[in-house]
Amino acid sequence: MTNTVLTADRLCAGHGGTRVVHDLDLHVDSGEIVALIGPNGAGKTTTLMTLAGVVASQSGSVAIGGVVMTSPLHIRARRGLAVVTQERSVFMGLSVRDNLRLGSGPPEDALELFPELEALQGRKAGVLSGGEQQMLTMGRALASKPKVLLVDELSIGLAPQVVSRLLDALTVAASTGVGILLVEQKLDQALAVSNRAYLMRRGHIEFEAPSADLRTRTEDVHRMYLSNS
Ligand SMILES: Nc1ncnc2c1ncn2[C@@H]1O[C@H](COP(=O)(O)OP(=O)(O)OP(=O)(O)O)[C@@H](O)[C@H]1O
Repeated sequence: MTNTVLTADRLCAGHGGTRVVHDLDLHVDSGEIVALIGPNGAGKTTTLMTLAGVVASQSGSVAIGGVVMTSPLHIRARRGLAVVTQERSVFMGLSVRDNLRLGSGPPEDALELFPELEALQGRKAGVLSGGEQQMLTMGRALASKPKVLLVDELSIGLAPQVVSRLLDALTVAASTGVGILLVEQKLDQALAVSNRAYLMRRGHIEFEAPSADLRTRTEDVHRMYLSNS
C-alpha cells in the first residue's frame, strides 16, 4: 500500500496580491524522490515555500501524512516536515557539534549519513566550505527523521561532485522511507536521482512523468519546457 506523505490539493499561492501558483495538485509518497522542474520564475520556490508554511496559501490545501496543515513551518516541522534550502541554515558562530546538538534528532544519525563531518565537529560552521555547510544542514534535517523533506536548489554555488554527494544522501534517506520533493535547476541531476518529475510552467503543473522516461529526452525537455522563450 502506498503511503502518501505530502499532498497539495488545488493549491494557489503568491506574493502580496499576485498569484504565482495556480490550482496545483501534487503528491509525494514515502520513499519517493520527486523532482519539481521548470524554467526560471515558474513558481517552484514559491510552491515549496507554500508547502513549508513560509508563504501563506491563497486557497487549496496542503497535507502532511494525511493531515491538512494551515500552520507555520515550526509546527509543520513537528508533524514531520523538514526543509533544506540554498541558504544553508546553520549557526555560523557555533561549532559543527553544537549545530548538530541543536537539531531535533540525534547528532550520530547526521554523522552516519555524512561521516565527513566527524573530523570537523570542533570547527565553527562559518569556516566550513559551502558543501560542508550543506551536509550539516541536510544531516541535521534528516536526523530529525522527517516524513517529508523539501529541497530547494541544492546545487547553487557547489561543485558538481559535492552536489552528487548530497544527492546520494537523498537517495539513502529515501531508502529509509523519507519522501523528498526536490527543486533543482540541473535537469540531468534532478532526473538521475528522482523517481518522478512534475514539470511546472507559469505557475501550473504541465505534466507529470516517470523520471526514467524523461532521462532519455532531456534535450527535448530543455528545448520545449525549460527555456524561458
Ligand atoms: N518574495 C517575493 N515577493 C514578490 N514576488 C516574488 C517573491 N518571490 C518570488 N516572486 C515572484 O514569483 C514568481 C515565481 O518565482 P519563484 O522564485 O517561485 O520561481 P522559480 O520557479 O523558483 O524560479 P527560479 O528557478 O528562478 O528560482 C516570479 O515572478 C518572482 O519574481
